[in-house]
Amino acid sequence: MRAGKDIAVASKEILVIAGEIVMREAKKHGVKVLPVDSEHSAIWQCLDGKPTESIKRLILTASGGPFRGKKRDELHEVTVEQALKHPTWTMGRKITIDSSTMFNKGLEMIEARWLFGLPIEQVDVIIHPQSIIHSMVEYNDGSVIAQLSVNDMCYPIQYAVVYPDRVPNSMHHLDLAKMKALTFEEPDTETFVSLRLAREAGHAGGTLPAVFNAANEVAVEWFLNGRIRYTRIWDCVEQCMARHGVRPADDLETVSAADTWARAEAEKLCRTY
Ligand SMILES: NC(=O)C1=CN([C@@H]2O[C@H](COP(=O)(O)OP(=O)(O)OC[C@H]3O[C@@H](n4cnc5c(N)ncnc54)[C@H](OP(=O)(O)O)[C@@H]3O)[C@@H](O)[C@H]2O)C=CC1
Ligand SMILES: CC(=O)[C@@H](O)[C@H](O)COP(=O)(O)O
Ligand SMILES: [Mn+2]
Repeated sequence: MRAGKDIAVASKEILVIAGEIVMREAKKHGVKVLPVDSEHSAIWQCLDGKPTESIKRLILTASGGPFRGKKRDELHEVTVEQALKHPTWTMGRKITIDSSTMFNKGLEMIEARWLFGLPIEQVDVIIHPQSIIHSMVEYNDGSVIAQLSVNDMCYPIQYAVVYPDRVPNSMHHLDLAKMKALTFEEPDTETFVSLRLAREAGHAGGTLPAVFNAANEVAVEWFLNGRIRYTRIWDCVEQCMARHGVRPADDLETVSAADTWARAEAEKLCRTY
């Protein structure tokens, strides 16, 4: 950014922990932050330069992961192998576990808040198990604009690279007539508390989103190493956030200190589980 270059960002963690600082820096240097995460690329395409005042809410779609429809009590004995079976996307291990717990969607709520300059109260989540609609924007006039494509990250990557153009490609394209159904459900925020915690972190702001992210990273690592139960991932983040004294996230040193604190605290908690 300091070199005056636009940047395309896939890694949501950057914006979750330091969104305020990154967006401030982008503004200062007159550069764009172009979203690559599929939901945010979709929102960017749906917005098409419309003013923030015309937006009622952003609607992030979520696949619901492999445990959609399950309750917490059914999830204590989940294995790493089961949690890594994503229904619609092939991705790295960490983000795949995050999709299963819905921490991925929580991280994406905060990512959206910074990318599009809206309060977290205007960012909603809906379950859409087919992952064909990548997200939507509801406008003040009640119209909802959606972006659809085959679930392949090459689409958002291409859009960020060729933007503002649209260029042909040899990828597999949607065949709408062959699709059986596109369905939607309310998320279960009692089981997937990650969505509630993300809203709390996004609402409080400051160093809390960094704690939310770091505690989750530690807990996922412990789960992947077979050292804690699956449901402890949610407990660890919730307890870490409750123990944190939130401070304004004015500079990277403060954010980094909160990240370090949360990692140590999460390790301590995981040892007790
Ligand atoms: N996969 C997807 O479809 C999507 C991913 N994202 C985001 O993209 C990011 C990457 O996800 P994904 O590609 O699935 O993850 P992977 O685990 O598949 O890949 C992560 C890559 O990052 C490298 N890496 C890890 N730590 C460091 C480091 N400290 N310095 C340099 N390189 C490092 C790893 O290298 P090595 O292999 O050597 O360890 C690896 O090549 C995440 O932030 C995720 O949320 C967003 C949307 C979709
Ligand atoms: C491809 C991508 O952007 C991922 O973030 C994906 O959206 C994960 O799927 P979930 O909706 O299950 O989190
Ligand atoms: Mn995504």
